[in-house]
Amino acid sequence: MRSCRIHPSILSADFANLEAELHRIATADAVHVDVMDNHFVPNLTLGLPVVRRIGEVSPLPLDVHLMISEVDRWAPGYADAGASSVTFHAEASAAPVKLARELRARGSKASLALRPATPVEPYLDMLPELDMLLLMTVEPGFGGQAFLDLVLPKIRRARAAIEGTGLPIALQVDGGITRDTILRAAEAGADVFVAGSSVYGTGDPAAAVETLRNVAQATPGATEHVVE
Ligand SMILES: O=C(CO)[C@H](O)[C@H](O)COP(=O)(O)O
Repeated sequence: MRSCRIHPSILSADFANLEAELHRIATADAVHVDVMDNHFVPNLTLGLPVVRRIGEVSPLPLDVHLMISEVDRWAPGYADAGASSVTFHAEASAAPVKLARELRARGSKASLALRPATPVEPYLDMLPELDMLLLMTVEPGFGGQAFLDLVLPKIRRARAAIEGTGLPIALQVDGGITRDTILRAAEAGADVFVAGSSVYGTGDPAAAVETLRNVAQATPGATEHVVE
């Protein structure tokens, strides 16, 4: 059965009313939390204490995306804080296999992220260590950027490799996801979609989530891969 999931990014939410903003996305499959350190990316957001509180007030699973340096040191703390999934960047990790195993050992799903220009091929052998692969479709750091179509061939190659493993590894895309671009990303093989502006930039975020999910699931050629 086809299964596409929508993870709204709270980067586009009103940070002064975060609890209320979380309740506006009740139709979502998870909440995507962007942690930025103003070092790995040129932007600063929030850290462990805020993620912990979000987990306490949100009924949705926490999909934490770490855009930070020294991620081998910091990522396990987010698993301990209750994140359902912790995504770390390959470009920031000295030992990605070790880190993925540590995240799983602490009860979180392990996810690896790649910037748009980072090739996926060096990481295909470690797919069995992962629950999810995130292919950034904008340069990480800011919401509201335009989707980079140049990532589509990489999404196709990653989908083929995931199918080759026979494992239920999710393929997430993040950046510039709209009702238009989600079609291309889904056709290429993505099945988890992060969306900030196109959810929180509307008057009805819950309805926007449902629309995005319906569009993705109806896309011809969209994956029939099932994720838990
Ligand atoms: O990781 C991110 C930026 O680095 C955000 O999750 C992403 O950009 C979502 O925002 P939008 O949907 O507005 O592009």
